[in-house]
Amino acid sequence: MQANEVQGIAASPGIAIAKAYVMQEKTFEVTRKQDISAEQEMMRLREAIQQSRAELEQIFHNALEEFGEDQAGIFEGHLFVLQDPEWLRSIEEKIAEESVNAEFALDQVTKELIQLFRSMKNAYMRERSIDIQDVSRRVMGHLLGASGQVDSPLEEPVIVIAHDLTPSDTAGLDVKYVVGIAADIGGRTSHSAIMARSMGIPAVVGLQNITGRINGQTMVIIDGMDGKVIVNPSPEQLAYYEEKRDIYRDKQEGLTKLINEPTIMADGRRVELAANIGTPDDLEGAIRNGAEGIGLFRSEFLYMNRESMPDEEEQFQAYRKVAEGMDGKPVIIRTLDIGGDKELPYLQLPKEQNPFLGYRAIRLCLDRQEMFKTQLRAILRASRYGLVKIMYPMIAALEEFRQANQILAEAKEELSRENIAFHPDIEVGIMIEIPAAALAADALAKEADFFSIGTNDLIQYTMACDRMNERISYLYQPFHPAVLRLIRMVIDAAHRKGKWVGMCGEMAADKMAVPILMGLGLDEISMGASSILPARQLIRQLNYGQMKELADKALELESSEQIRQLIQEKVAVIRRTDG
Ligand SMILES: C=C(OP(=O)(O)O)C(=O)O
Ligand SMILES: [Mg+2]
Repeated sequence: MQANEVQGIAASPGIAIAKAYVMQEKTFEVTRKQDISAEQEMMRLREAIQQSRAELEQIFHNALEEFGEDQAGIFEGHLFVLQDPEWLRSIEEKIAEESVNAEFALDQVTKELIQLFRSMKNAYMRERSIDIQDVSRRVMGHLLGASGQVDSPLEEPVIVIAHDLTPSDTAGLDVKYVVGIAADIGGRTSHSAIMARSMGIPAVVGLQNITGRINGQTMVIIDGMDGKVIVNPSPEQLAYYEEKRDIYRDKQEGLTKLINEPTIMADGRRVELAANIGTPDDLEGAIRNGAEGIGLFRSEFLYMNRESMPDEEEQFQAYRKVAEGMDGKPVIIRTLDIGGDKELPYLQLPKEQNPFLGYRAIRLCLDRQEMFKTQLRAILRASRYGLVKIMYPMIAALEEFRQANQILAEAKEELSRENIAFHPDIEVGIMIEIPAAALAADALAKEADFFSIGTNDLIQYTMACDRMNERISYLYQPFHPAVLRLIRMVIDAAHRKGKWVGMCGEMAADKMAVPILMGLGLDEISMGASSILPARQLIRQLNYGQMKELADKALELESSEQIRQLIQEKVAVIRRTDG
């Protein structure tokens, strides 16, 4: 790392090279006045809130038209904060009880609230403190009669450098001139990061003190892939990053053309290319990258980083948001997969000798049936709003699948009794990630609607190799003949019963594996959003007939190494001649 390079968190990919534009943070001078009329101060406060509300409603509508729901949603959130009766009550109480002016009361109450949010465990909640600050600054601006905008209008392409780019700051910028963003604070889920990604602008956040290192007009490079900012680049650095930018752009242009294209192999076989997500916030990336569905919604993320279990309503809202967002495309919600490496302190699970072989996922859900039923009810309720499917993790034996379905049937009965609508024929599938399930897939295929192969666990259990242990990672072999044979068994067993099979483990996103997986006949593959377009590009170049031959040949070989070599040779030739 050179002296003029600053490392931060990569928040939005791409390379930007332009002059810096340092956003001045507006600071308000708040003084405590005591000789006031409480009644008058409360009126001033309410007026300022009213003005802020009108302003925010306008920004919300503009954002909706210009950028769409995601960004507009941020301002909707601001309106919620602004209309929070608790917040208003606390400020008014302070004015009345301490006989202080509205500005001072607002400042004090907001500081306390921000402190509270910043101390929360959940990163998402911590970052919401920025919303509270943003809203309070807006109200303060009206109280003090100062305008919210201090910056001069932009007239040329710039990289915006800010301590913390709030949504209101962004709304005040002429985005057509913003080619990059760098911020002192923030993480991948901060608003500046979300906004940058949805605007397709390279961004690096969490840079600590980039504002202190840059003056207006300084030349800056943003590397949104590696999370770096280069201040006053040398001619060599400039040349290096110009080339990197051009390569990235060319690649992106080729890929963006594929966003709305189907995933069809060169000889016409169609597969479904879906996204893996952890929370509804990941939806935007999935859609932007042309996902044809959600192949794995890891629902346990809704349960993590918090003090207690999400209730049915909260879960329902999250599932519904994803179902609606995907607009009729399939959404596979995997039921709670906790245990192993994923802990939930509030469940107080017993310490175990072998957590990966222990009390986890479906095993735990079948034991704690009320918790499981709550989740199933939430999923069922969301099934009215899109094409929702249920998938159980870590099924080892047929009885587990039947028991889970029994609880599902009870959940359906309960909802029917309560006159709550749901999709009665919701598809129910099994994650195949335990070798026993793969070997007995023919029996499971009779009763399941679909399979999705979870190679992350399937490989670890097949090879008896902890997926997290670096020391034995040489044994974690996706191309081991045993793993490939299991995958083939699962696909064939499902197809014999007329069921479809997907894959949602990391292997699905591996460029080396995709040709062989296509040849083995997978119907669906699901991966992190950023891998979707490169995978679509690759699949469209592959010929199903040829990939079938490749898979047959690979399965006759005796080691990972031989199989890898075969794929490398064949696929290079096939892509060169056909693509
Ligand atoms: C997708 C999988 O599930 P997870 O990574 O969440 O265990 C898998 O095991 O392949
Ligand atoms: Mg798994």
